[in-house]
Amino acid sequence: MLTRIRLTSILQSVRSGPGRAVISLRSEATVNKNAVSTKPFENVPTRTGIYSWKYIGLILQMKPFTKNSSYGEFVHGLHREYGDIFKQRVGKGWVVYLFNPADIEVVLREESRYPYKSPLVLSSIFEKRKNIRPSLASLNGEEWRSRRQVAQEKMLRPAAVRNYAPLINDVADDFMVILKAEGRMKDTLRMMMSYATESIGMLCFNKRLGCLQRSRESDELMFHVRQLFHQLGEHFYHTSNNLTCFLYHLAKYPEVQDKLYNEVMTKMQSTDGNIDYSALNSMPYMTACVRESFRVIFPVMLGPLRIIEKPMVLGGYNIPSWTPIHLCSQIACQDSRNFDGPTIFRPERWLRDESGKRNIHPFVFLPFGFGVRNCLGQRFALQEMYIFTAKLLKHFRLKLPPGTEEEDLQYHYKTFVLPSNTVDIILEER
Ligand code: HEM
Repeated sequence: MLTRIRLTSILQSVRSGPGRAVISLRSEATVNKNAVSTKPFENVPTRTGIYSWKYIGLILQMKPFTKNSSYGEFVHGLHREYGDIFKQRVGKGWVVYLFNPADIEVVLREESRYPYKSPLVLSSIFEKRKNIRPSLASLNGEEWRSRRQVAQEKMLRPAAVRNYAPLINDVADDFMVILKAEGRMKDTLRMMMSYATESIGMLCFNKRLGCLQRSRESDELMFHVRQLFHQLGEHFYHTSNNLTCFLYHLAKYPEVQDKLYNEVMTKMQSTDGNIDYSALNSMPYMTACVRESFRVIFPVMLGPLRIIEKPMVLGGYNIPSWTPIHLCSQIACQDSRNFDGPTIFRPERWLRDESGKRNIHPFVFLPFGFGVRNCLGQRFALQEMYIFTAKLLKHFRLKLPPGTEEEDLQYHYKTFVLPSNTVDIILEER
């Protein structure tokens, strides 16, 4: 299903791309000075035979024809087979997949002022079906730029985000009272969604919606808020998914949790028990823990998607303009060439050494994308995560239910990550 949807949307983007997008194209002759020493596009590795057939080449590599049950799994398989660059027929054209951070950097550094990308697939299908105004993530060209400018003013300025911190602190405080009574987060994701909904209520109406307590009414309310705020509401819920995975990691690794608890308590002494965006800048271990959680369970499937507006040399091959490129940060984050012992949860790898350096390629880890098309809500998302986590650790020690400590969290992607099972976390009062 996901494969079919993606295929359609990529096709649409490619078709409507060059002719209609309002972008500045540099002359193709001025780019690619190394073209002579590079290999032609035809030589980019790919599966041949029926797998390279137009329209059905990709479908034939998915269930029920193969064991691949998701698009992500399929891309992982090809990466193991071909390495850091390969192409796949998707619909009529080709999509190129990149894994080497140096190549990813080339694509992103060359972005124009109006980076062209495939719309977020599920959202655009939903928008078309319901005949509603497309969300920012689904737009391109001038329409995208004018809408983005207005929203960016309000959402990416640290001062704007900081204004909301007291409201979110209040919501988190009330949640702590409920959690004290319950002693457990039996369905952590559901609880984090009610925290997100309540936070949206405060951000949008400066009003409490009453979603923290579980009831049929609050479930219904959450449903309606999601419908109402389709444009941003869905994004708010991504924060709940990631926060659930993060809390799971803290419960699973008690030594990390203790270290973070110490940092939180030290910080809270100087902030009256509240956390705001500027306080976060002086919580390096919190930042490191969230990054590590995102690295291990990457928030989005594969990573950003761009359509290059001019020819480029990538991985030693000439790639023509208007080729869709998937920048596979998710898989690069699991690669031992980029991260030592990639399966180990070790937030310390994100801390800077005494000289202020960190030995991580700046284009390997892109959970919020990059550049002028990066995630508009990243500051809100992080603020929401940090505030909740800090308050939770202040009051509770997080534990996994006995007998499940060795298990790994199962998750899957619907473009964004989702835990596959209910996440149960025991809260031991401090
Ligand atoms: C942890 C939670 C979140 C993650 C991991 C996340 C991740 C992303 C990613 C990877 C992109 C694509 C960026 C690119 O292509 O360079 C994106 C775009 C976007 N995100 Fe988020 N996001 C999160 C939360 C939010 C929230 C809370 C909001 C809104 C309040 C939001 C609003 C948006 C919008 C509007 C775009 C489209 C931007 C554009 O196309 O110009 N996101 N997000």
